[in-house]
Amino acid sequence: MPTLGVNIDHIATIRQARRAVEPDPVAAAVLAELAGADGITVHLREDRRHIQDRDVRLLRQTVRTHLNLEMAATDEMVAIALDIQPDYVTLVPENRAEITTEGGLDVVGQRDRMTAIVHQLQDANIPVSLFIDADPAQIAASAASGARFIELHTGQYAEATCEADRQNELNILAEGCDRALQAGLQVNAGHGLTYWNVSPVADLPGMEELNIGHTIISRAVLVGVERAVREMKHAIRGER
Ligand SMILES: CC(=O)[C@@H](O)[C@H](O)COP(=O)(O)O
Ligand SMILES: NCC(=O)COP(=O)(O)O
Repeated sequence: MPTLGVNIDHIATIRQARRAVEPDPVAAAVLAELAGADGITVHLREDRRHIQDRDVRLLRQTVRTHLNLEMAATDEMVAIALDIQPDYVTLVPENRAEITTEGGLDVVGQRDRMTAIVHQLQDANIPVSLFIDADPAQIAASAASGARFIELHTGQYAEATCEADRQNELNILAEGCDRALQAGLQVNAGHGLTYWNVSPVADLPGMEELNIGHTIISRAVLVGVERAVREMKHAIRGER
């Protein structure tokens, strides 16, 4: 069974909506680990829309499992990673206008740059994962770059609107997973996975880790509402 990396970006999204101090993703990481998370994932976006530099620095000191830093392949981000030393880095594509990550990296089209960044990070003992679509050419280019891992982008699978499309996307992921393993890569997957669609991806032979965020934080918000309201009633009565 794959391990679970919990993406806590979405906690920071709530905090940044008010530029407030709560909810703190560092506290969320502690709770996620206590509940059995095998790793903590954060995406330090160039526009800092959710996770902040301060979060990554504190998480480096507090995370007891492993810290996966998702980031764009830019000089600024590479310098931050070299300074903070996460347990591994996942290079992801970024587009300022997007609501969330829209596709995988074009490793084929940026072969030299990707290879240089992979070597720079891995020479500093930071293993690199490349977030890509399950495309044979991207998998081959990822293996050639020397990256230790890939993360298969599961967005198209998650967004499939009928069973036939979902099965087709799952087959693509299965073939990609198999091909990557044969090329010597370790295989993670993530994006858009939910409580309802995760199981077939988790069952793919050789899958190492699933990075999941939005559905977990969405559920956490709902299952926590009753308790939070009860606690506020106590607070109003001066009982806490
Ligand atoms: C690369 C990836 O799939 C995650 O980073 C996910 O996109 C969560 O971050 P955003 O919500 O900022 O897209
Ligand atoms: N890399 C995928 C990730 O970290 C979580 O994506 P999501 O579950 O928030 O869509």
